[in-house]
This record gives sequence, structure tokens and C-alpha cells, in this order.
Amino acid sequence: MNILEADSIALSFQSRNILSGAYIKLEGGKITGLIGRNGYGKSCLMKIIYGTLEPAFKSVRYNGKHLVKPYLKKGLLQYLPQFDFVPRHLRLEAILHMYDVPYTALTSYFPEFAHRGKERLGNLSGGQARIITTFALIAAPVKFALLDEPFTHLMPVHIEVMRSLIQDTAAKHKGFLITDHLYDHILELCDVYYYLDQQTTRALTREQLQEKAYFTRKE
Ligand SMILES: Nc1ncnc2c1ncn2[C@@H]1O[C@H](COP(=O)(O)OP(=O)(O)OP(=O)(O)O)[C@@H](O)[C@H]1O
Repeated sequence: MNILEADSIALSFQSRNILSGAYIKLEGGKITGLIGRNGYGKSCLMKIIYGTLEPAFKSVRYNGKHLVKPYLKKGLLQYLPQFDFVPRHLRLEAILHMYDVPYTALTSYFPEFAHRGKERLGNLSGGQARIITTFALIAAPVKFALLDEPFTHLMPVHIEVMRSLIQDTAAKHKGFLITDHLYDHILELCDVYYYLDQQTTRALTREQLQEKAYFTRKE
């Protein structure tokens, strides 16, 4: 089983410590949830694992081998940021092709996009555009995906489809790290949970997470 793990992460901005000693382990075929309050460093942790944010210290390993810039390792991982990152002039079929995903894979989950491959991303609504980019990253044939808020901008019916896609793709041995403010989806979907608090991560069970008053509090 493939393992991507990161530990001893130390990140600060100016004199403010954000992460100190954080650890996370992702396994192929498992869906890992990362939970923590706003601004506690979840996105930073994903960017560090991906390799585009350089902290003061980190150790990221794939099957035991150290990686300096994990995003450069072909076929290893992709990262879905919270913001739009795909150029709006690209056509839908070109975007999926870029991620090695057949257009028919998209339409088998989202039939509403049948015959729309020639349309440009910029012609879609914000929610539709997010479906395309999120789908491409989840379905792409790489070992791991880091998903920052994959559900927040989607309609409930589309969230259900995206959840099925994640489960189907994990069943084919791809590993996921997911964070989202829609905690219920994370709680139901994930196999493993990490709680980010006081600058570090702790592995918790679903029951331990549910016990936290955090989940009953509206952010
Ligand atoms: N480039 C930067 N320079 C300075 N501070 C930053 C920078 N990037 C992030 N931060 C700060 O680091 C902290 C952690 O940010 P991060 O985006 O990782 O939080 P988060 O847990 O993902 O929050 P959210 O749930 O709101 O997405 C925040 O307080 C943020 O303001």
C-alpha cells in the first residue's frame, strides 16, 4: 500500500507560529479528513505536503523516500485549492484531458455535461466550474489527491455525486486528504481523521471528533 506522510512540520509567518510538529499519514485507498478551526493552518499543511509552501522545517516521504518538491514527482499527487485555478478560457474537454480523465468519466457522474465538452470554463456558473475542476482532480490517475473545500461551493445533489466519486476512486487505491467546513460530509466520508489544534495534528476517531463541542458550534 502506498504511503505519503509528513511530519516535524514547523511553519511560522513573521513571528507567528502556525504549525509546530504537525504529522499526517495518507494511505492509498483511504480517505483522510483534516479538521480544525478557521485559520489554524489546514490549507498551509496541504500546500506544504504538495510542496508549494516551504516551511522552516518539514519531512515529506513517499513510501519512505524523502521528497523535496512532491508536486514534481510524476503521477504522485494533485492539490485542489479553495480558489479557482484553471484558466477560464479553456474548454471542458481540454481541462479533463490535461488531467488524463476521459470526458465520458465526467458525464457518467454528471450527465448534464454531455455534449458540452467544447464549452469554455468561463461560460459556466461558479458552481458548475467548480464541479469540473474538482472532478478532474479527484478522478485523475495519480496516487493521492489533497482536496481543500471540495464541497463548500456545490449544491447538495452535486455533493452526493462527488462523495460517490471519491469513494469509488478510493476503492481503486487512490488516497485522499480532505478538509471542508461541511463537517458532516467529512465525518461520514472519511476512514481516518486528524484534528488540527494548538499548531499540531492528532489522529482521532470519529466518535472523539463528534464529542468535541466544536461540531455543535456554528462558525
Ligand atoms: N502567506 C501568508 N502570510 C502570512 N500569513 C499567512 C499566509 N498564509 C496563511 N497565513 C495565515 O496562516 C494561518 C493559517 O492559514 P490557513 O489558510 O492554512 O488556515 P485554514 O485552517 O486553512 O483556514 P480556513 O479554514 O479558513 O481555510 C491564518 O491565520 C492565515 O491568515
